[in-house]
Amino acid sequence: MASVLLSVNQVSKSYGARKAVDGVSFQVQQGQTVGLIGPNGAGKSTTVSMICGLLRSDSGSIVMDGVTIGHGPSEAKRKIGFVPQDLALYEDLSSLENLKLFGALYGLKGAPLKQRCDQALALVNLADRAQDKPATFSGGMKRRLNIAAALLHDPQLLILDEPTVGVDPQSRNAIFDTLETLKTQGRSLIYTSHYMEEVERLADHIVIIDHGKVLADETPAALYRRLPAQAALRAELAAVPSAALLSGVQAQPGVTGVQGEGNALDIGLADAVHAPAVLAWLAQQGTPLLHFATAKTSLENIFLNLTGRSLRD
Ligand SMILES: Nc1ncnc2c1ncn2[C@@H]1O[C@H](COP(=O)(O)OP(=O)(O)OP(=O)(O)O)[C@@H](O)[C@H]1O
Repeated sequence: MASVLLSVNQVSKSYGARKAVDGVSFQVQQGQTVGLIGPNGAGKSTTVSMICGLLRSDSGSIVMDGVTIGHGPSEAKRKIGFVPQDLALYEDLSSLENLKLFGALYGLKGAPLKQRCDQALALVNLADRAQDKPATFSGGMKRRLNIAAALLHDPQLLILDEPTVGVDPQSRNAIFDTLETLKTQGRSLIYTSHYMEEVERLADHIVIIDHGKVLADETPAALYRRLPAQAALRAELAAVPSAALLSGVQAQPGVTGVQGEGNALDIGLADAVHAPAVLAWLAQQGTPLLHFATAKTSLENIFLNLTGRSLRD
């Protein structure tokens, strides 16, 4: 049984009259990756800033490895590494010099500092760029260097605030590879994002936050079970489906929803087992079926399901 590493208890924070975080609670177990997901302005950055001790909460408590996070430096804060949304790098210093500077802030020096820097650069796949300046790097490489900087003091918990913003797809994969390596090493992670597929790829547990409140705090599998459709079917027809055909599909056993898009139908199914009967019925309706594909339903829909709004505008 894993033990609790971080406990966020009924934490709130207002900026003037605006309540940015409103009674948020969740936990991170040792070795667990928690995905904190919500739309822009949901309160994710404010929450993680309070966990790192960069912002003071108005109420509630945050306990890291048995110690309450407060103001000023503490052992509890030293166990956390933070990769902020805004990059914090000196563009005119080399990668290695940047890391040495960050390491020195944590009291590292001499051979241990050099060793940690080398390890961190290798982990983020920038060992061959140690002497190069971030000014010459892509957005993704800068982000990876920032991740390396947050790991120098060997934190138990690494918190990343939207680490793929402004990053090209190839670098995004490199970031995920790094995070997966950290996960297999047993490190705990909190990862904020407004992309469900990113959170799903890494997270053991997903915390959905909206208007400063936790809407769901579950495993991805449990969240899937809350979706009315567990499977999806896309059928392409020879012509645009009529309204009568759409309502006919909707009436078939196991169909949870249907949407037309040009000649295609997107059909939600309560279970994949209903797919053959729905296809057989469709094939008999007089409009030739040109192509079909089955898909697992996406967790992307869970936010819509919980709030009636989509995760991104
Ligand atoms: N320094 C600040 N002063 C005033 N209001 C703020 C400040 N920082 C955040 N807010 C407000 O608090 C709310 C939560 O913001 P927060 O940045 O925590 O959300 P987020 O989920 O991280 O969103 P994003 O993905 O856009 O960063 C928003 O309404 C935001 O406008």
